Amino acid sequence: MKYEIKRFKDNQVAAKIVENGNLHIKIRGNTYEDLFKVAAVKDAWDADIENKCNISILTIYCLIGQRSDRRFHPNESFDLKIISKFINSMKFDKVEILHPHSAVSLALINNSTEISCFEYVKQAYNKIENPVLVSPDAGAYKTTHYFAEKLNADIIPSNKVRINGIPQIKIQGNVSQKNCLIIDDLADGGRTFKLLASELKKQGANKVFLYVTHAQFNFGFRELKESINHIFCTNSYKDIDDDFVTQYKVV
Ligand SMILES: O=P(O)(O)OC[C@H]1O[C@H](OP(=O)(O)OP(=O)(O)O)[C@H](O)[C@@H]1O
Repeated sequence: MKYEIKRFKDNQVAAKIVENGNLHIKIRGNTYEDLFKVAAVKDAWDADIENKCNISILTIYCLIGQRSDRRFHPNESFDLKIISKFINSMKFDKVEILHPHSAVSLALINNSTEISCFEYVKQAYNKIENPVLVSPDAGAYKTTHYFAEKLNADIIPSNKVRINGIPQIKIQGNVSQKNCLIIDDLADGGRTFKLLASELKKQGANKVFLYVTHAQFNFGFRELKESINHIFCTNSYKDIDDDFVTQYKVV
């Protein structure tokens, strides 16, 4: 199937189906505009009676709002719920989501399944000499443990705790002389990884690498370069042009 999207002068988007068939839309999905474009295409596709027996799939590489997987305060909006309701209103037969921040996305979005990031982690792992995997917090432990089993690699858990409001890193293992590969779902500013990488180096780690699926890095790489040797990520959030970063193309 084929579709066209046009934009009016006031920024309204409209879609037109130019060839019928199964619908498979692939988007970054990290903007509300992306989701509205999808809604326009799906509405046009649904309107055509010839598509009634066809299948519709939506692939989202970087789901907007995935971190807001709970109501943080009683007087604040639960953003992932709002976003999920909008996606559910489009009634896709299948929604695929690359490495969601938590299982809440999969619970809230109907017919959803996870696309694993394992193949990208494996590519990063194979670029480094005999690395130990490091999980940066409790949330990342389960996934990193699963990857360690699949790669037959060692895992060292770490935890982020706050003492008098100041984040402190607790590493639960010996990293002396080791190459470390920190694995997590996303980097926003990257402060979590900067702190962890400096602590790993302080405890004698040889080199420290970072893998994240969704690479925002909103404050650039200058400070991260002080303690991290190289970053591996996908381009699910944006394209990055920097020798410090290896990006696996998903979109
Ligand atoms: O780049 P940074 O600003 O350091 O942020 C990155 C961290 O933030 C996210 O977790 P989050 O704090 O949202 O996890 P939570 O679900 O435990 O609150 C993500 O999983 C990383 O661990």
